[in-house]
Amino acid sequence: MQVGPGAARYSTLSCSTPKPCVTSRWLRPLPTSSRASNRLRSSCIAGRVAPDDSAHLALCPRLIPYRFSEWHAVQIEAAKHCWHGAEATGTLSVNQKGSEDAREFFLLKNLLTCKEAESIADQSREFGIEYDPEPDSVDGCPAFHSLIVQHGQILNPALASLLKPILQTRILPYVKARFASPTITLCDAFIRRYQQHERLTISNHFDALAFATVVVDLNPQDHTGGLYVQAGAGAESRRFCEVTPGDAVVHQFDLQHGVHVYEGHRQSLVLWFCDSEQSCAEGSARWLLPASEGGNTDAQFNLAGLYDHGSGGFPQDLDEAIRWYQRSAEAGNPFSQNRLGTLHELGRGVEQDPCRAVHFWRLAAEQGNPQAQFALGEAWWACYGVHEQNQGLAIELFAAAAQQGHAGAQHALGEAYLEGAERLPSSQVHAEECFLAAAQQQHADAQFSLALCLRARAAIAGNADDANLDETAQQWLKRAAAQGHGGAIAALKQRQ
Ligand SMILES: O=C(O)CCC(=O)C(=O)O
Ligand SMILES: [Fe+2]
Repeated sequence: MQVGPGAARYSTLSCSTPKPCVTSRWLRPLPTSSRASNRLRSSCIAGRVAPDDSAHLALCPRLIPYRFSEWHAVQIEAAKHCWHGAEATGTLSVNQKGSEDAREFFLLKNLLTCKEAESIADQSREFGIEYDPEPDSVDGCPAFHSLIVQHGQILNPALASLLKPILQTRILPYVKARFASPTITLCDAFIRRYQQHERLTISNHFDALAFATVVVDLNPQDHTGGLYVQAGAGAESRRFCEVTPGDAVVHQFDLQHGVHVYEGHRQSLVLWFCDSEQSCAEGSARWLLPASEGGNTDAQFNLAGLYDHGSGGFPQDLDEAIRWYQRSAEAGNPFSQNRLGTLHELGRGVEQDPCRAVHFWRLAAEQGNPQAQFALGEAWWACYGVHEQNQGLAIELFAAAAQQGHAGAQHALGEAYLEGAERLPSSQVHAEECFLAAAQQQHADAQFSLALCLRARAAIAGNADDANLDETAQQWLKRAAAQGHGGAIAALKQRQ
């Protein structure tokens, strides 16, 4: 069983992506100076779809802030300390099959002082703490987290002692009161690092094993983007939490969220609370049961995921998993619909059935789920579970998922641009943009394809501006090779 923060979250990507970018190697950051990288960044921010060959593709969702409207004063009294602050409540309305459900989350201003946030960040840098590259269960990419507390046990005494007074006098009393649960206890605490060539994103997911989560962005001044919340299946409903140093975002297991850093680097402190010491010790997410029985379709999806994988205190039981996925999918949950598609593709817990797989992917894709859009695009491309091949439809689906930042779809779209396909004139520029977007998310095939494009351009380039194309290509080959990409390893050997 996987342990640690990587194990506790379920997203459609963790459960179903056909090609997760899993690597067991820790890729150290390399310098970035390619022109293509700058070009992509500006296209991300512009957020446009290319109308012609000279324009840039929009290969990641736009940065739209969440607007908190209601603020009120809060006072936390504990251990002879009194903290006065302000809390805002955010509400996402989750629409499924006509019925509306609300998910709340909270922003606490200056829960930590700037100095406290800074010293946690400084400590973690000064101590040169190790960041674990173990694959993240959300997207299979290296996680780059460093544990402070795990399952209630202190692993980093220096950081834990910095955290302790803040936890005891402010955070713990607050979450106990906020969720009316006096037995709440801290179970896991860790720092995440986001930087170029490590990771800049975590796909949208739920913290299934945390009854409550508190996130503190330790250096909001050093980056754009960061933590976002999302109401719907598609990234157009994504909203970023604007914070200043010391602010905390607080949410529960049924809030869809993720991270996207557009520019700069980020460190975050993530705290996961369980409803009791017993749940923490047993690693049990028992709060999912009453929420699922009560009809919360995101809780049902998460509970199904725990039965699917045999974790979170639930035994592996594919019948139970399918039962909960189905209940949630029937109520319109796109995560469950997508997962059911993949289970029918794999014949896991159900009969293998390409047509049923396509049926479920279509339901999720129509709602905007990027994993399902990619899977359905591959189905149309390869004539899987559909009556005839349809490249045009496949490309539309790849583009829809690619614009939401799906690395597999970006790579597939890049290949289509390179070769040219039905309704898609070939374009080297767009192919490179697509490969770059996926390569930056550690997609090894895209890193390799990008390197080949750059090498090809270097071979015909004559001007000084393109002098370092070949060097940039080498760097991408090295990154792909570090992930075990056979083509990249062979290409590097040929050069030696
Ligand atoms: O780094 C963050 O802000 C949040 C990360 C997250 O969502 C997670 O680790 O589950
Ligand atoms: Fe999370």
